Amino acid sequence: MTATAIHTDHLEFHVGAFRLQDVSVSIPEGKLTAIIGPNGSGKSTLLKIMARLLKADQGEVYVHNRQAKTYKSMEFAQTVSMLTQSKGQLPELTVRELVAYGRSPYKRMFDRMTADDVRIIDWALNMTGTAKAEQQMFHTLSGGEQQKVRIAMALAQKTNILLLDEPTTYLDLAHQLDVMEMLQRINQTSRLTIVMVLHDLQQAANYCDYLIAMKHGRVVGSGNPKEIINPQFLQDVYSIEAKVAFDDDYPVIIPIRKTAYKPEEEIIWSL
Ligand SMILES: Nc1ncnc2c1ncn2[C@@H]1O[C@H](COP(=O)(O)OP(=O)(O)OP(=O)(O)O)[C@@H](O)[C@H]1O
Repeated sequence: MTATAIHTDHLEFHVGAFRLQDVSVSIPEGKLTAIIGPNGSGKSTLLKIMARLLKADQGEVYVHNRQAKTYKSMEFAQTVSMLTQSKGQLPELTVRELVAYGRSPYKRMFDRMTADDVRIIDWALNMTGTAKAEQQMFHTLSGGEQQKVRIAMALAQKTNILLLDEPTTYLDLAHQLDVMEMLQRINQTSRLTIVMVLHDLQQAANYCDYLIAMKHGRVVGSGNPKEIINPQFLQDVYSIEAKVAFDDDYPVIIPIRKTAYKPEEEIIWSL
């Protein structure tokens, strides 16, 4: 049986009119997991609760079988790193300086970089293919390059668990695949547990070992892509009619049409 990196036990959380309800999930250790589901289904909320950025109203999060809330802040930051959506501005620094920020959980104020820190920063730059740009200012990079640097910064934190909220959003298709392949490589070479919120179900099916599907704040399915993705699943979770074929070892999804058709949507769009 696969060991569990994170598990949640009957989480409940509410914000505004939204409720996360009875969410119990297990994240397999050393695997790539995607949280999938329609807009507003609670994917980012669940990820943030796992990262302790939000506190559940009820239920528990366990990291390596220990209650997440019992970790001291520095200890937690040495165990779980989280890359939020790339909306905020980062300070004007070089790529290397920014990646070095990832070492903060191991430093007290005014501590100098050790040889070990430098080795880990080099490793993070190399793993993400960003070493060649290490002296370039971060804000001068393209969106795809910036995303790789942000991932390098999270890697430099040297945690066992990496959480990513929509790591491929705003990237063109080639850069999306580049980031997914990079994450797969990192997962395979470092046995890092990676959990990400993904919108692209096909990418989730191609690259991830385990999927957690959410709808209306509840978990409505989990398992490996081959086990859970089928036309009925796509109908239930996304309200679409789709065909599912199999290529090698993963399902290929061919969307046909949205089934929960609402005539008023057409009126709005034709105005
Ligand atoms: N601060 C807030 N105040 C009110 N409602 C909120 C707040 N934060 C989140 N919500 C609501 O909670 C619901 C779940 O949000 P969440 O971001 O977890 O969904 P998601 O599945 O990640 O969505 P998306 O795929 O669109 O990013 C949404 O309906 C959102 O509007």
